[in-house]
Amino acid sequence: MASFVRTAKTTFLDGQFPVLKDVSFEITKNQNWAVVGAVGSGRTTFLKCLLGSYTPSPATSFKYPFLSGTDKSHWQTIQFLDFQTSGLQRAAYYSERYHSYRDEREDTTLQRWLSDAYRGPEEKALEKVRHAASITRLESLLDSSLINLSNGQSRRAMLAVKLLLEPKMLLLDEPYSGLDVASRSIVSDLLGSMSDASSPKIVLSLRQQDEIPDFVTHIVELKNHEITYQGTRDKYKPFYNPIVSSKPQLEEATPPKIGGPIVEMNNLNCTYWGRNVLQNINWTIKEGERWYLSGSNGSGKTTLLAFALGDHPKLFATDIRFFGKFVGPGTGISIFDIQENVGHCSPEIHTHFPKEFTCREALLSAWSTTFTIPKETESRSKTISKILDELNIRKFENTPLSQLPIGMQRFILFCRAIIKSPRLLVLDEPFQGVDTEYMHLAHKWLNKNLLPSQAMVIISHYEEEIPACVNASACIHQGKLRVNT
Ligand SMILES: Nc1ncnc2c1ncn2[C@@H]1O[C@H](COP(=O)(O)OP(=O)(O)OP(=O)(O)O)[C@@H](O)[C@H]1O
Repeated sequence: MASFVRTAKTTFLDGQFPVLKDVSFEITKNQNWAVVGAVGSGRTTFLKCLLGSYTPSPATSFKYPFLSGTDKSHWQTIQFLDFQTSGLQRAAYYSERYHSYRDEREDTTLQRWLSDAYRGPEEKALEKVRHAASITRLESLLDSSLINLSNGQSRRAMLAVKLLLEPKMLLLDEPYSGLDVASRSIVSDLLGSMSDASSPKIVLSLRQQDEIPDFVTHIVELKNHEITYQGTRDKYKPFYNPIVSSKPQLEEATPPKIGGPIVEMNNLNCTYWGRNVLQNINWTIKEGERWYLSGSNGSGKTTLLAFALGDHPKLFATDIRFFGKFVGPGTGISIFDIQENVGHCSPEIHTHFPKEFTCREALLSAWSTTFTIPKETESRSKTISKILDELNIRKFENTPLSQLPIGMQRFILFCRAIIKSPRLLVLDEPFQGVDTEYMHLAHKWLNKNLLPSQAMVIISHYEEEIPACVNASACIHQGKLRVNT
């Protein structure tokens, strides 16, 4: 078979503006390519050049040889998936997914969503949908409502939809972020076998710290929208300094002071449609404790944190105390009081956050309990200024989030979570898509600046994303919480 894509000294233009210059590149049948680089290096742009989203100059320098002699266009045969804007039905507001009742007319199950995406002969639809769900390990969730899927399950669902479209080439932007270790290896094996058989040919983008999957044979490395390496994997030497990529240690850390309980859960249960997602959970988060909460995709981490944040609709039927008080009128604590004292970031918040906010407005919105921009007082302004400098985001101060790479948007939402020094800081996969340099800046900041009494819970599927200041850990498995002491 002829090669998939060939460019010869091509400049790709977005209108008049060159997004990548002088690219000579080819993907042949027996090659599996990964595009590697930091956030903002041009990885997504590179994939979009292959997709045909930009104008090649000279026009004749860019070809899809695999299409010659067919009546298909590249739009019909190449799919791009960035796991962000791919049309997965989301909740109207971010805690809506925790409700167990939903209007059936409004609701879409995974099965219905996959069937709607399928374009082939109707009599084959069921078989194809089941196959796509099975290879992405979603069979048992076919009857689930889309908005109830966990973050990792949603990402696999988006992949299933693209596979149903049976593309010849599939461009995947960071396919492994948010997946647990087992899913990463399953998805990697799946992508490898499909790419080897050119069914479809896979090109994926990876952050510089991501492990390069075994099936990848060739690498393009980008820095500031320029190619810094292109060739076989065995000759590739990453440009970044390995010393920079080791995790910051607790050098200047202020030691935590373990104090009274912030959240106390007693015998907490959560059942959806007869399935016990959380069972008899007893967990106390005390002042000064910094927890690492682990568990595979769909194990219930985000659901458990929804309780800890006072966000879960079953809160009132649960034995849970915040700062020593039950939620309720009179001597109880209000949801507003809880929210005033927590800082939170998560992939769900990122999905719902208004991307038209500038970085400064996003930080200021930390002083509002909704996604709105409150008044800027002198002291808020001072705190914002400090964070902009300490976390090296001053240069993005007046840039709307929509104009920043996804990883940088996530990083800014991390900064929004920490900015008020909340009594409880909940970081649910804060570094998904964030590159090493910024993640380490965040680690250093947490190690050094968390107040001794501040409590923190962090979730991640990557060990290297857990800062050194963590001093406690717990794991959810089959609905039970195992606390490691
Ligand atoms: N409202 C709901 N109705 C039915 N099932 C639900 C609902 N909310 C969550 N679930 C299911 O509960 C399980 C736990 O979801 P949760 O988001 O807490 O997992 P997680 O551990 O955070 O996963 P991930 O690592 O993928 O983010 C999942 O299987 C999810 O599909």
